[in-house]
Amino acid sequence: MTGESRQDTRAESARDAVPAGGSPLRVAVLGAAGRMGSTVCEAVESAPDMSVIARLDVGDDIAALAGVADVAVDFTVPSATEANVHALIDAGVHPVVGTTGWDEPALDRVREHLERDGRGLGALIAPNFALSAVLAMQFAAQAARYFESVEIIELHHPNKVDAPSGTAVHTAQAVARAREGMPVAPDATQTCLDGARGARVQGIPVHAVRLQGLVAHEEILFGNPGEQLTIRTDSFERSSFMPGVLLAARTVGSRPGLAVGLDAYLELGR
Ligand SMILES: NC(=O)C1=CN([C@@H]2O[C@H](COP(=O)(O)OP(=O)(O)OC[C@H]3O[C@@H](n4cnc5c(N)ncnc54)[C@H](OP(=O)(O)O)[C@@H]3O)[C@@H](O)[C@H]2O)C=CC1
Ligand SMILES: O=C(O)C1=N[C@H](C(=O)O)C[C@H](O)C1
Repeated sequence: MTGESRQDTRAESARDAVPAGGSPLRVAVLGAAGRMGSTVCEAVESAPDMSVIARLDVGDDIAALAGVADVAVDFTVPSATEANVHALIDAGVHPVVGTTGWDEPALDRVREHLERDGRGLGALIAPNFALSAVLAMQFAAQAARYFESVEIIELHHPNKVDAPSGTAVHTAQAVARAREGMPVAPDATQTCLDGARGARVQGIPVHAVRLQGLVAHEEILFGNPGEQLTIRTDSFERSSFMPGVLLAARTVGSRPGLAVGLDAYLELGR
């Protein structure tokens, strides 16, 4: 089977998984007026097997989605997303979340809520829906044990409200997990202007660039004496996130419990 036809098969089986009786999947979009939310509305409306049933923005009532929406896609703001997810679970709607700002205690609260709810709802929280980013994170975790040094640079448009990016945090966590038990990376720095060596995410230096003209980019740099490996992912357009969002919307209803990262819904190892 070619790579392309294998992708098609996965997309087809995901498409088959959700709508009962062939009726279109009813998708609500939270943050619908935003950069990502508006792109998601267009992508869902262009898909043959789903439709936008509701567009929610600040102050709109999530409880009103009960019995109306199957899935809700959240691209809002870090300060709102957790409350949105709990309200969606109460409404019996499967959340697909791209909003950043999640930490382990917040993820645990969602896991507990899903379990307590008992209706077998699924939820996906993914820091990045672009396939290039998902693969970059996986390759970085694979490479992590083979190099003495590692640093992450994320580069984004200047309208982004959080730093470092959720993707960079997720990448650093995966890299740090893979490097457990390894010596710390060499670094002779003795004097340092605040921020010059980046933020530390589980010991990994993470540097954030905000620049007009950028969309979403990340480099993971690995170094050994005499050699380097650079893994780079570039999203030049927000359309790059849409195949992953649609795949998630089609899949979330058949995967009870919380999944973190789009890789949970992909078969990347095969
Ligand atoms: N996982 C992924 O692949 C990606 C994730 N992201 C993440 O998605 C999030 C959104 O990014 P982006 O679209 O660029 O941001 P925007 O600021 O363009 O959009 C956010 C939207 O959410 C609205 N909003 C704020 N609070 C609420 C609320 N409580 N309920 C409903 N809507 C609300 C905002 O309204 P108002 O402006 O009126 O406040 C705004 O319209 C960020 O966390 C970003 O990091 C972005 C790209 C890809
Ligand atoms: O705000 C953005 O634009 C993006 N946010 C996500 C993140 O913080 O990782 C995903 C992507 O990098 C774009």
